[in-house]
Amino acid sequence: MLKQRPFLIETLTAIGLIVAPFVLPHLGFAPNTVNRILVWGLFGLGFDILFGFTGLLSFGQSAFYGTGGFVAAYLLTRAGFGNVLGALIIGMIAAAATGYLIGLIALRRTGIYFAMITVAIAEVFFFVEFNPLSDFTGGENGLPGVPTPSFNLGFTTVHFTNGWSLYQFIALCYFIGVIIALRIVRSPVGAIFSAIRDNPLRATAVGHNIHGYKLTAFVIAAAYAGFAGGLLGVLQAFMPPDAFTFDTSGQLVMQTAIGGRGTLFGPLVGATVWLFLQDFLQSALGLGAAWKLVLGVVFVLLVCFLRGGIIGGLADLYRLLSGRRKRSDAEAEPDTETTLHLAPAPMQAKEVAHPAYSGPVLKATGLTKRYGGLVANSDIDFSVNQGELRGIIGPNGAGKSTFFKMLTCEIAPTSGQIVFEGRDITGLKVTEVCQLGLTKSYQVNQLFTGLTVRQNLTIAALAELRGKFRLDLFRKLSSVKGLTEQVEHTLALVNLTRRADTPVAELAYGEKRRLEIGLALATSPRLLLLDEPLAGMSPRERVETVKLLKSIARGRTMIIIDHDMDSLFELVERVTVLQEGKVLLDGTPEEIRTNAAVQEAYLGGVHGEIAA
Ligand SMILES: Nc1ncnc2c1ncn2[C@@H]1O[C@H](COP(=O)(O)OP(=O)(O)OP(=O)(O)O)[C@@H](O)[C@H]1O
Repeated sequence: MLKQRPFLIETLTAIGLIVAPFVLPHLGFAPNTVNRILVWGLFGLGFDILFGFTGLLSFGQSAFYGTGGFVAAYLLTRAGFGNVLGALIIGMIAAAATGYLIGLIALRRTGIYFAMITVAIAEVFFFVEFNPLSDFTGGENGLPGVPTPSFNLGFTTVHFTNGWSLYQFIALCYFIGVIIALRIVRSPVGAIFSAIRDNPLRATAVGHNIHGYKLTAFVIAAAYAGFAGGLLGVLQAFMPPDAFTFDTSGQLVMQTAIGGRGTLFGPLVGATVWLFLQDFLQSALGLGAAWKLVLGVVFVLLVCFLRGGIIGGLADLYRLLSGRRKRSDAEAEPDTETTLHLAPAPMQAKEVAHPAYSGPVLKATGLTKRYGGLVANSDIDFSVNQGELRGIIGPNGAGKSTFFKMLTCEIAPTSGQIVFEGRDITGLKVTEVCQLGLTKSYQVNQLFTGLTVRQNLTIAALAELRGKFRLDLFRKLSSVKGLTEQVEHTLALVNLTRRADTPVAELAYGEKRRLEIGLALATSPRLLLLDEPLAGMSPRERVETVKLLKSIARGRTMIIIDHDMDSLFELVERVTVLQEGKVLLDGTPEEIRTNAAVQEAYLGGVHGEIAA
């Protein structure tokens, strides 16, 4: 997420675009080169939202660049449409609509499979342009005669013909593109894009419909590509057939990596380096086609030594010089010396019981999970009442985590039923169940590792405050009602207020565990499941975390799995013992502690003893 300093980036962009025609000619840049850089930069704004912010690497952007470009060029050259700006906008809409349809298919897969589908899509579009649609696209001749824009102001008509005159139009389009992109990445949707990039599993688990948001990013990127494609035709007075080639997509990816992904301006910087090197190496050094060899070496060096690209490298240098990191470390209190400031009682609406329901909060009946021949959970009956604190224990492999995964609908049971607050939730999705008020913290941390503590909690709180999907693309994050209060309250609950602006990567292990619990808490659950919250902690951290859990537990309904029975028995009122996927016993901590069958189960397990 970009740092929110009102209008600083917008102002600097405007100044840069205004002074460029006065400065760049002295650096050897021809106006046509600058215009091409801006078209690539505009194309890259959308791609960076998709790749840099949402983490979706597409090699198919040429499909949308070509679609927008050819629709606009066709309208202007063959359909008698006289309004250049109108044609560009129609081209953009056509590209966005195409992006929506393609996204529905491509986003069914993730990672390398998604990337491979986008490669195939680029190839299909290239083929379609040259064959079935060549009457419309001009095939290998492209579409010549694309006009430049002119605007009738009543008293005079302004023409943007070529060179620095056309620059004014393209620069204005780029500037508007930057303003829109900045609004998007600073909106709640932009925050969720970053969460999806960092940890899609957790973004889903805290209650966001990530498929909807990924599709949104895909359509945005396609719209930017479509508009930029149209501008290419205007710039060259000709819509070239190579707009659709896979090379175009590859060049965009490389330019973004060179400039710096997740920065919005990375593609512009990358395009500058690319086009400057192309001109310089080809013309000044006379390298001819061998210039790509030099570019390849530059690319490999940059990727190896500047993983954040040129802008990322400059940002790191700035941080180093300003000594920001040192200061934030010095200000931060070491975890081992943390004194707990226990937070007040819970506050959120969801944390109170469902008004129309008075039975058990959760009731599982005959819950069974089979993995092939292995029965992880067998015919479990289980219920929890409002306000109850329940512990679950059992030797390793007893089926505790599997049971939690079924309760939160992360995995579907083989048979059985789960009823939450009177509603059958069996077969629902984890996002829907979280939205209903049931969530868990994970045994192995599932954090948004590229974000700060505050940003992590913001992602979780947004799911509760906005629902699973909402297209508030131009809304400021800070204007989401109740967000600041909910995040600050959760920070206090998990005792991370002092570390709020620290990146997750810089947290101590105990702090990460508290943030893990905080992510679940920030969704304001009515039933909170904690899977081994004390796992991996030092004895001192355990004592602190037990204190913390006691304060969190006030007024909540919680189920806690842990192997540390001393700590667990201190926290909960009743304990359920699982053994080999079945319920062995259910009772008070005292009954469990003294029960011979439980002793036996543990003597047979890895623990060997039970807390006395
Ligand atoms: N996805 C899976 N595929 C196959 N078997 C699985 C899968 N997940 C869990 N199991 C098996 O189910 C059984 C129960 O595992 P589970 O993780 O629920 O136990 P647990 O009580 O949480 O263990 P631990 O205390 O070590 O975390 C184990 O035998 C495990 O190997």
